This record gives sequence, C-alpha cells and structure tokens, in this order.
Amino acid sequence: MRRNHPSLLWATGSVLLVLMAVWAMPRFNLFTEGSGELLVLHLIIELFSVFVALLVVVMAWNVFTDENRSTSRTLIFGFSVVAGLDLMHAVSYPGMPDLLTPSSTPKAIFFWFLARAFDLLTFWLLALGVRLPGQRWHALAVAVGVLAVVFAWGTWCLDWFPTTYVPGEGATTLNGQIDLLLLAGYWAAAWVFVRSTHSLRNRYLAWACFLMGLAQLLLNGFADTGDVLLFFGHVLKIAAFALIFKGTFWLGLRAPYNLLQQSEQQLRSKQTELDTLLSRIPAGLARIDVAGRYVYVNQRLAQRLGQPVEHIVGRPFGEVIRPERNATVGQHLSLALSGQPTGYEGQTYLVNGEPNHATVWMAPEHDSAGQVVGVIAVVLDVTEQRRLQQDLAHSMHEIAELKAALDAHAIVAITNAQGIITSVNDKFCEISQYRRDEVLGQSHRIINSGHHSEAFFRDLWQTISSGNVWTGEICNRAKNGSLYWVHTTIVPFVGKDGLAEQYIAIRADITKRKQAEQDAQRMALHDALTDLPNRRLMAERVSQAIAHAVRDKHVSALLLLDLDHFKEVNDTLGHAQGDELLRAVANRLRASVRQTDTVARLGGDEFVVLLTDIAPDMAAATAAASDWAEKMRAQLARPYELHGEPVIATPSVGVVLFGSATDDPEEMLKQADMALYKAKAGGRNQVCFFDPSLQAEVNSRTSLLRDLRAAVELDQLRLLYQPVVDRARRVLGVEALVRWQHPERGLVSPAAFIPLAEQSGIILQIGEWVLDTACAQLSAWADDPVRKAWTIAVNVCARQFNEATFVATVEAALARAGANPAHLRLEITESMLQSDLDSTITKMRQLNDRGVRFSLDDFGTGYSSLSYLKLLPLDQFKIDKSFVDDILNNRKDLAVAKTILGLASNLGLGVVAEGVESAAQYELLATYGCEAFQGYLFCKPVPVEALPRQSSI
Ligand SMILES: Nc1nc2c(ncn2[C@@H]2O[C@H](COP(=O)(O)OP(=O)(O)OP(=O)(O)O)[C@@H](O)[C@H]2O)c(=O)[nH]1
Repeated sequence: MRRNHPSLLWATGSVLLVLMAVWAMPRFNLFTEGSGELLVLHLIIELFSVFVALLVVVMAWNVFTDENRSTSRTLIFGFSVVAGLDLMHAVSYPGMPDLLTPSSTPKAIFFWFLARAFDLLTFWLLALGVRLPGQRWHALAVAVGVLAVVFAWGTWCLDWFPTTYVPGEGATTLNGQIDLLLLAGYWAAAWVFVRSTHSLRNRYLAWACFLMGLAQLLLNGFADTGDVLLFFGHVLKIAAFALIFKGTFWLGLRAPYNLLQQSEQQLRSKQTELDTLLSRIPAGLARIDVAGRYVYVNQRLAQRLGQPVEHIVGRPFGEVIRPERNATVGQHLSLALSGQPTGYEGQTYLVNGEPNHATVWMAPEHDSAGQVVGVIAVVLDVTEQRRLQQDLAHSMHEIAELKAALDAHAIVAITNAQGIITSVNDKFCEISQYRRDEVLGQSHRIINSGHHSEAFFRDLWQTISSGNVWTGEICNRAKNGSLYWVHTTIVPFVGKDGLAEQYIAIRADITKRKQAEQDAQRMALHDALTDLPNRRLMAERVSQAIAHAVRDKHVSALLLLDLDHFKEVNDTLGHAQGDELLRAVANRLRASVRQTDTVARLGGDEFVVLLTDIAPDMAAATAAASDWAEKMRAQLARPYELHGEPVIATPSVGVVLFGSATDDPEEMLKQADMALYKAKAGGRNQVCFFDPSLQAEVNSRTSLLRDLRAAVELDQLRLLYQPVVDRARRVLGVEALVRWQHPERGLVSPAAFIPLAEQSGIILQIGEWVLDTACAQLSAWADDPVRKAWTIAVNVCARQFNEATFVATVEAALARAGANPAHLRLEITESMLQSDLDSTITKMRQLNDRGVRFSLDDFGTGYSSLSYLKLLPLDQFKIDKSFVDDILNNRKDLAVAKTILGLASNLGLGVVAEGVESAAQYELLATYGCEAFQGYLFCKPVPVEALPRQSSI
C-alpha cells in the first residue's frame, strides 16, 4: 500500500487539477463543428488509438509466452473490438463521408460508448485475471463477430440505442450518466489494478484506466463536437492508450526480453557455477566427440594430463594422453561410441613421474534423436584408495598371521557381554577336550574346576565389566575331569556407551609350570629322600599343634629320634645303603603314628614325630608319650634288611611334652634335642624325656660354644709341645697340642672343647691356626742348631681333612711361614681312613710329594683294614696311650703293641708309643723294638719356651 501512495497522490492531484481546470476554463469551441481541421485531428487521434489497439492485438498474438496465452486472448478479443469500434467511431464522426448510413454525432457517440464499454470490459477482465477459454483465433473470431453485430446495430438500428445527443442541444443527460458510469467503471478498474499484483503492466493499466476515466469526465456534458473538452477528452484517451501500449508492450515484448536477459544471466552464472563445480569435483571430466577430439576437459583432468585446458580442447585424445595408454583408451572410447558404457582401471604415470592409479568410466552421449554424439569420460584418481586397500590387505594379512600365531600358541575364547561363549579356537577345544559345538552358547562355568572361590570370580567380573583388563591364573577342569591351569588375560571390548560389548580371553597353558611350582613348594616343605615333611613344615605343624593344644586343653608330644651310630652304616655299607636305611626308618615311623600325627625328617638321621592331643593332662600325657616313644623305639630297633643283609639301627629318642601358649616350636626342638642328647649320653637306644635340669647343661654348652667362637680372634689358644724321643732319649721332634686359655674358665682341656669345636665346625678355624702356629715355629727353629732337625706333629681331625681345600690350606701355611715341609708331620686317625679312601690317599700323596709326613694316630683303636695301609704314604704308627697304660699287666695290650711294632717293621714304618709314663713301660716297648716314645716320662706338653734346650732329655 505504501508503494501506491505516490500514485494515489498523483491521481488525486490530477483529478483535482482537471476538475479545477474544467471548472475555471471558459467553455468555447476549439473547432467549428464539422470543420475539416476537426475531422482530421479527430481522425488522427482515433487512428492513433486504433493503431495502438491493433499493436496490442498483434503483440498479444505473437509475442506472449505460453503462460500469458489466456491474457493474450483477452487482449486480442478486447483490443480487436476496441480498435474496430474506435475506427467505426472515427469514420462515423459528423462530417466524415457516409458509410452505408450518414455519419452523425449520435452514431459516433454510439460507437464511442460501445468502444469504451469494451475497453472497460477488457480492463476488468485483465484486472480480475479472468482467462478467456479457447485459442487466440477463437478470441479474434468472437471479436470480429461482435464488431459485425455492433456495426450493423450502429449503422442500421441506431434507434434502438437511447438518445445520447440532441443536435443543437448537445449531450443528453443519459450521455452524462453513461460517462459517469464509465468513469466509475474505469476508476474502479484502476483501483483493482492497483490492489492486485504490483507488476509494471498493472501499474500502466491502472494509470490508463484512470486517464480513461478522466477522459470520460471531460467528455461529460460537452456542448458540440468542436467543444474544447471533447478535444481534451480525446487527448487523455490517446495518453491512456499510450499507457496501454506501454503496459502491454512491457508485458509482451520487454518482459520476454528481460526474461531472456535474465535467463542468459542465469545461464552464464549457472555455467560459471557448473565450471567451478566441474573443476572442483575430485574427478577428471571430459567430453570427447565422435572423432575422438576433446570437446571439454575440466581443470582437474587438464592438470592430470599436464597441459592447459585450451591446449587440450579440440585435439584428438591420441595427441594428449601418454602413448602407452592409447590402445586402452582407444578401445574403450570405441566401445562407448558404439553406445555401450564402459570403464577400466589402470596404472599410469603423472607428468611428474609419480605412479598413479585411476578408474575411468566412459558413457555415450546422445542427442535428442538418440544418436551417439560423443563420450563423457570420468577419470577418478584411486591411487590413495589403492594404497589404503594395499595397506588394508597388508594389515589384514598381518592380523591373520597374528591370529594364526595367537591360535597356535594361545587358548582363545570370545564371549558376549553376558559371558556366553561365541567363539573359541582349536587350542581351547584341545585343552578343554570339549568340541566347539559343545561350548558355543555356554558360559565358562562348563570348565569351572571349583578350585576358586566365588569372590575370585566376582572380582574378575567386576574388573572386566567396568572396562578393565583382568589378568590372573585360573584352574579349569577339562571334559574328562582333569585339571589344567591357564594364565588368563581377559580384555573387554567397550562400546560407544562405555559398556563392555564382548570379552576376549587369551590363555596360556601353565599346567606344567604350576606342577613345577607345586613340586617346588612340596620340595621346599618336604625331604627329598624320604618325602617326609622337613624342618620348615614341621615347625609350622608344631605351631598349629601348640595352638590346638591350648585351645582344646590337651597335651601333645614332640619326639626327636636319632639313629645310633648311623655314620657307621654309611661308612661300612656305603651312602646309598645309608639312604635306604633312612627310607626304611621313615616308613616304619609313618606306619606307627596316627593320621593326625606328623613325622618329619630334620636332616641326617634325625627324625621328629609330632603326636597331637595325646592326653588331657601332663601326667597322663607323660605315660602316653612314653608308650608311644617306646613303641617307636622298638619298631626302629628291629633289624632292617638292606640288600639281603640284616642291619641293626637302634634309635635314641628325646621327648618333650607341650600344651601351653608359651611353648615355642624352636625352643621345643631344642628341648627335645637335650633329651635326645641325654639318651645318647645314657648309652643310646633309649627314650629320655626333657627335664628342665638338662637346660642348664645345654646353656653351659651354648655359652662355651659362644666363647670358643671368639677364642681364635681373642688369641686365647695356646700351642703346647710334647717332645718325641728315641731310645737314647734324643729329641726327634714334638707333637703340637692345642690348649685354650680362657680368661675366666682358666685352661680348658681339649676333651672339653675339641668335640664341641668339631660339632660346630670351629675346628676348621682352630686347625688352621694350629697349622700356622706350628709352621711359624718350624721356621723359627730353622736356625736353631739343636731344634732345626725337629719335626712338629700336628693333629688333623676328620672334618678338617675332609675339606676340599685341605691340601691348599697346609701348603699355604707352609708357604706363609717359609717352613720346611719335611719337618711337618700330620697325625691322622684311623677313623678318617674309613670314608672316601681314594680322596684321602690323593690328598696324602699330594702333601707327601711336597715332603710332608704322616703318622697314623691311635693305631689299633679303630677298624683299620690292613690291606689299604700299604697304599697310604704313611711314615709312622702311633701306639695309642690306652694300650701303653696297661702294657705291663695286660697281655692283650702288650700283644696289640707287639703286633703294631711287627706290622710297622714289616711295612718299613716307624712307631711312636704314646703315653709312656714309666721307665718300665719304656723299657718293655724298647725291648720289642719301639724306637720312639712320647709321654710324661720324658716331658709333659709344655710351652715352646719350656722345651728342652739340649738335644736329649
Ligand atoms: N646315607 C646318608 N647319610 C647321611 C645323610 N645325611 C647325613 N648323613 C650322615 O649321617 C651321619 C649322622 O651322624 P651322627 O648322627 O652325627 O652320628 P651317628 O653316627 O649317628 O652317631 P650318634 O648319633 O652319636 O649315635 C653323618 O655321617 C652324615 O654324613 C643322608 O642323607 N644320607
């Protein structure tokens, strides 16, 4: 509406101006009625209207587009009628030559009114958008019909039309009323045009209607045909027709032209858009004509071909592409030109020499008649795609290999989120012994061994269902009921919602390792020889037994058993037989206890029996334990049969009872050991109970041992020397004897500390010290004229001699002191010769080769086999003091001494008699050939300073 305001203002302004002009203007006749000028002018004006109306018709006939056809029918009909009627009006104007009937003002007015009625009708049809049916020629034919009727009416039947003009009086009232009616009709039409679409045409037509109305206003009430108002009215009509022409011309000629321009513009922009699109799409495009020439290539293809677009277009493909592609491209082009779409993929090289993969499609292009006019080719670079495909294939291959490797080595199962097995590999079936169809659809419960607690599986599910990896060891049960262990890793596959969708379980068979672990664990807690629990397990069992005993208020007993002289079995029958005996002992012990009791081997020939809950109180327990212990002692004391030979191995048994919370396993074992010690000391093959008085004895042993350990470092050991003399009492050498000078205990006798030193191993340290000291002494005597020929005899105990490093230790001592090995004499005992004789001989020979000499100490007290004596590099025998002591009264002792002397003589060895305390002993021994003597008769063991300074005593 706002856009119409200026028009409305103009219209209102024009109306007011015209009305004011008409009002103010003096009325006069411009032309004399019927004058020639008037006629010519009127004719020109009307012919102009006719011309314009005909132009409109011609334009509507030819130019209007299809959608305006209906409008064009209205225009053709309306303006054909108007042109005809205006022509009739002009021709019938008074003064014009007569046409069939005389020209007259009423006749001219009749045709005028009808002409206006039809142009008003046409305006309304256009304003209301009424579309006339039929074809253009229908509209023209109806118009011609109407004209014929109206012409006939105006020519011959004018009387039928009301009088609108009276000559001499002018226009009638009716004339004025018709004018006003027309005016109203025009302006109403103008208003409808304004209110309808705001097209340019409608605006022109609105103005035309308005001017036509205005013309009718001027024509209203004109006096005669020469009236100035009549003239102005016609002028306005010309103006109105000019506007009609303008409006219809715009619609009919300008608008299509504009449309054309617009279309061209759109076409151009579409073309640009298309070009941009075609150059941007990730494919090369080409149109090739039937002659194989490029009609179009997009930028991408041109780049690919390495030439600018303008160089390619118009040239045959063979000149543009690489020569080696000619055959393939030509072949497919021919196929496409034959009307068959085709495509291929191939490798080529780009201008920069890079290899390139492309897929090419060729499709025939047809014209409207269906003839093939060319080919559209699409070239798609698939290098990256191929590379990805290759990578993918490679990855797939790798995954397949990985899977194969996994399947070959791991047990794999996949389950859904609910734990239902959806896939298993062959290994799974192999180890579980289930067929694949037996496990698919089942949960892992099918292989549950019952070994693990519910909490174990709860924890597992909690871990994996929250998206975490679970790793652990699981014991499963195979179909045949056997158990197998797997190291398991369960990996959840988490979906987009963060929840596990499926699980993959990868397992490794660790049954063997588990078995080994269990074996190792068993070995750690059991004795390999007898398969009895060992010391560690026994300690645990004792702790448990203490707890039970306290809880149940029962007394239990711990028995410590040690075979008597087992060492002799080893020594005489061999270690293997010793083992056999230990196993037999273990079996007898096992067989003689209840299931709830425990038999353990502590080591060597020591066994422990734990008898739980034997009685409710100590008195009863003592009796019960005594019975048990006696029973066991008797069982073990029965002869054994080792390789057909009967062997006796009695046990000594130490018993300790327990039942209070303060009992400590280690302490109890010590107490049992004390009782055992007592049994051994009491003559063996007997049972002794632990008695607190034993404790004191043990304590004193312990403190002695503690002091002994420190003795060497604190320099508390002393070496005494006892001379060895010949028959003329000339000193041949000395025997070194160790003593312990304790600050509080005083001089401790060797009998008190040497066994303890041997048991505890301190003897090694002491032995080394003795060797060092003796060698140093030899070295010190090297320049002494009296003592330089003396030998020093050093006692070597079994433990020391059996050390693998014994030879090296002696050599090192000699080397350190720079002593002459020939002056060192090592005294070994018979018992040392009973085990591993070969090694003994080797060691002795090694040292003997260096010059060291050997004496066999205490000869006659042991079980020396005479046969091997000759194998040993011995230098002398020593007759034990026990034979010398009673040699004067005891014939047997004398016989032994004589035998030794005889044997030595036969073997070419020397003999030293020990413990010679009286001259009678000395003389008797000398009588039987003894050449060397040692004893209080000559000299007690004395410090080096107290040794005689002269060569004889
Ligand atoms: N055959 C065999 N002998 C062993 C084994 N372990 C230790 N021995 C030997 O067992 C012997 C234990 O000796 P002891 O108990 O100290 O002494 P014994 O000869 O039994 O004398 P008493 O116990 O004092 O009556 C030593 O000779 C060890 O070498 C073993 O596993 N097998």
